[in-house]
Amino acid sequence: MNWEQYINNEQINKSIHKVTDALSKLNRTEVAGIAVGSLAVYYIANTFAFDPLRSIPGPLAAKLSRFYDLKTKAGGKKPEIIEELHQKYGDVVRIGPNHVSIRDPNAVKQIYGTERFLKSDFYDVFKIDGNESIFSTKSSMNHGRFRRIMGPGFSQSTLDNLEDIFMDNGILLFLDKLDKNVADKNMPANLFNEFHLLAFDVLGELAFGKSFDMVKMNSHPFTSWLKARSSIIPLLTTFPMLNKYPMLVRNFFPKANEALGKIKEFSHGTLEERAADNTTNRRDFAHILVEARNSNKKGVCLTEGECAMASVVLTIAGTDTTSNTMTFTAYLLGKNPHVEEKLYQELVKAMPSRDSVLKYKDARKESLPYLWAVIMEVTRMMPVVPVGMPRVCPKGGEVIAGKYIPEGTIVEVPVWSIHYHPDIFEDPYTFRPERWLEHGADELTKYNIAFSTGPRMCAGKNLAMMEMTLVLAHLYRRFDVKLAKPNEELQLSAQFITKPTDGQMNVVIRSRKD
Ligand code: HEM
Repeated sequence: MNWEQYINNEQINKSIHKVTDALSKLNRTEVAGIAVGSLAVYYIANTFAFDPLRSIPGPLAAKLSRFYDLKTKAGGKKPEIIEELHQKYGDVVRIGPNHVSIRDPNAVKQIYGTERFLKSDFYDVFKIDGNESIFSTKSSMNHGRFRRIMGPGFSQSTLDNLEDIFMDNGILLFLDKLDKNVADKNMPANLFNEFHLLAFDVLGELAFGKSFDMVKMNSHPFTSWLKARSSIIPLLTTFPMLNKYPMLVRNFFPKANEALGKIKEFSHGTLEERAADNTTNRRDFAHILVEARNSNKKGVCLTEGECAMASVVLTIAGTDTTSNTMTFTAYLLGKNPHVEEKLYQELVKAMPSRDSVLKYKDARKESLPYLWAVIMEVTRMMPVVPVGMPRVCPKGGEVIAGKYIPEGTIVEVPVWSIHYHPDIFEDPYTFRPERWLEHGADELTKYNIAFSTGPRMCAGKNLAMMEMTLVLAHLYRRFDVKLAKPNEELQLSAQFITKPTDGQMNVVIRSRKD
């Protein structure tokens, strides 16, 4: 039948009339119902029949909507949920409509080892007013520019030059405060909070050029602004397109928006002060950022917005990560007193008295191997970023863990699952720092991905290791630190980073006698 015959066919015309007649008799609600139903049919057909990820197993809810991801994040148990999914469905699991988790140790290098798999839109939440940062940028070129400018600030030689500053203005104040207010009082003290205050003071010195003075004052509004802003992060990382409509965030989350305004104002103001201060020439981040802002050399300059943003991002990236890891160290040492004792014996040899001050060059792996192994084991068992870091599968797609993953799919390797992978770590649920000092440990270090790996790995690893090593060496030499409730498990909540659910990790501290 050709078109003309088709249009003139009486039988067909009768049927069309019947349908239009029936439709014209429908009321508005019925029309809306049919429209919604048709959309649903279209959505389901699209999801199931034309779905490029249909061969990847996973829960139906994850396949249908990103709300599944939001739910796992909001509950704070994403690492455990993802591990359960892998146990059930295998190494490649669908965790969102366009999102796949891959629990294969070889995928770590494949996905994170180069910049072929770029960061996903998840990171847009870390942009402020469209300003990118070393952490948020997806572009390799832009990332190269940030690394060129900020690299010197992360180098060990710069940090060695600044060691006295953060020792005197941070770590020693923290130890003296514990001596004065906590030690031998037989009262529980929230070490999680004390580490948090200290980490902010160290980063304040480096990123803004002055301490937040939180060890002394116990608080600073900057942290409450960060907290207010971070309340909307799970939502904005799950639905990154919302970042494109700042009006929505402004109207629906006024508190988070107001907090962001204050953060920006603080950062601009503090860096202005630093730029005007010609009494110091220390080469901390604040100096490096102000210099880049004043430069007009292509490739090594920052805009005013990028400069202010950089200090904020450094503070976000470098505070809770370090302080929570120190909290987890105190927790695991408290749970394993034989390890604490062995550590103490190593420290006593390196530091003759409880008040000895050790330089970092004498506290590194070569000098204090057991302390280094403790940190490696803590970052394995309680990685502060336990979830996968989302990347976009490149053009042409890629075979990962034996499955073809189409281009544009968001992929991630769950850090927690790799750290507990029984094929890599023997007896993974046992806290055993010795594993990092035994034969074959070099191979193991490849699979401790707490700082990630490749070009987008943690830029602040030197600083983090230096800060944690110095704090823990001095803390455990000076004090005997015991858990206030040694039989209780620390309850954790994992968003992008993990923290104690109730913001507490209580210890009882006694002074070492000599
Ligand atoms: C125990 C402490 C720390 C841990 C476990 C840690 C972990 C990580 C991880 C896993 C990433 C990769 C994130 C991703 O790809 O989504 C990262 C990136 C980053 N971290 Fe850290 N971090 C720590 C401390 C620090 C410190 C002290 C700083 C310094 C301010 C810092 C600055 C950064 C920066 C700038 C990036 C982005 C690097 C880039 O993309 O080039 N981090 N960190």
